[in-house]
Amino acid sequence: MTWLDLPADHPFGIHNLPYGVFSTHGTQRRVGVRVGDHVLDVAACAEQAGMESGAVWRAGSLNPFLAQGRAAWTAAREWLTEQLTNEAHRECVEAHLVPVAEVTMHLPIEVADYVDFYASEHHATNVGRMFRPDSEPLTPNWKHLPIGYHGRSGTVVVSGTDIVRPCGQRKPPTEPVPVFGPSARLDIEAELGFVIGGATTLGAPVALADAGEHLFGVVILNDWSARDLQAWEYVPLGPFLGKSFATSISPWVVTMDALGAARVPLPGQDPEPLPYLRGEPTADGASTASGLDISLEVEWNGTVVARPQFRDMYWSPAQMLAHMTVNGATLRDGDLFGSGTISGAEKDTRGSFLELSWSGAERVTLADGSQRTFLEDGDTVVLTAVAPGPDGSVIGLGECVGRVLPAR
Ligand SMILES: O=C(O)/C=C/C(=O)CC(=O)CC(=O)O
Ligand SMILES: [Ca+2]
Ligand SMILES: [Mg+2]
Repeated sequence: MTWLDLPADHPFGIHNLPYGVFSTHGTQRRVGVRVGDHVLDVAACAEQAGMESGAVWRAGSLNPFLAQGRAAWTAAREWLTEQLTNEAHRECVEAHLVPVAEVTMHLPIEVADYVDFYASEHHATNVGRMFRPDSEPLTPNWKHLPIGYHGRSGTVVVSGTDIVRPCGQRKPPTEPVPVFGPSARLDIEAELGFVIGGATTLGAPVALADAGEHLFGVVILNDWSARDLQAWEYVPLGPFLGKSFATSISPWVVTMDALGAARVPLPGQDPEPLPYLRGEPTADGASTASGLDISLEVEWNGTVVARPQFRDMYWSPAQMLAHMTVNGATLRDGDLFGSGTISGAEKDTRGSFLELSWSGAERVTLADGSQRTFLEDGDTVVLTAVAPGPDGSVIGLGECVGRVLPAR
């Protein structure tokens, strides 16, 4: 099917074609498409093919491409597929394939607004039990709307960026007053991040059925969380400094178009949500509120400690997008929203160390025999994810890596 000689199960095969921003030594950042173990220099390829779209691909972020909207995204994918499958283009394309070993990957988008949701019933239940042991674990609103908060877009960083342990206020239960210092309960949250394009105007909600016009693609997201800072500061306005010091995302944005075979029904919603959040059947027999069959792995210093499954999420990405705009709030090109921590019913599918260690009460043993509850300085966390593609192929999302540096 393609002149590229790739194994059928390569995570970056012809059905994937994720977008990122790369540079090579001494060159400008520009848009690349990952194919196999190479990055296609899209601008160079387009220019040689006599296309006028060069400026979009020469940009240092995907934002100009995101601004072009759904029709342009579809056309670009068709053009790329043609370039990479038709032997006639082989010579031209091959000249612009750069080995991944030679590139530096950058933040793929200039993050506009950043929202983080809380869409896993299992995660929300677990956190509720730990943070609010005297209340019902799920708040009364939880099954009526996808809960979220606005995060700090300027501290979203690309995979590979070191994470400095944050300092802040925390109030140990044994102390009468808060103390200041490095977080002693630094955690991760294994999430997916959704990248948005096709900006909207103020006052115009995006209906659930139109969410696909704005959902461009998916990245792996780690919402680093300082649980001690969070527990003290969050009442009543929600997460703030405990989560705003850094959020890591993977460099490759896997398009929603590449994830068609990964669409699955949601686990089920009871009570039925209000009409604006209700999925409707689509022409191909799916739903406008589909989930995604994306499997993650959480690796802590080389040991896989959890395998969260995105198909377990209660709310769908399209429902989150519809809810986020139902008040008329705009979407901007380069908006990013996190799904919330991905946790399932089984212990080994929990996407945070808060849950894996049950708030520090249980130790997690790593392959080298060392034990952990929360992150120690020097620890490295790698999140990876894969999804099923068409014809038994695999769609890889790559990895999202971060290492903890001591507090300053
Ligand atoms: O107070 C709580 O119940 C918990 C809030 C969070 O941890 C926010 C968050 O980042 C949600 C998530 O990732 O699922
Ligand atoms: Ca989160
Ligand atoms: Mg964060």
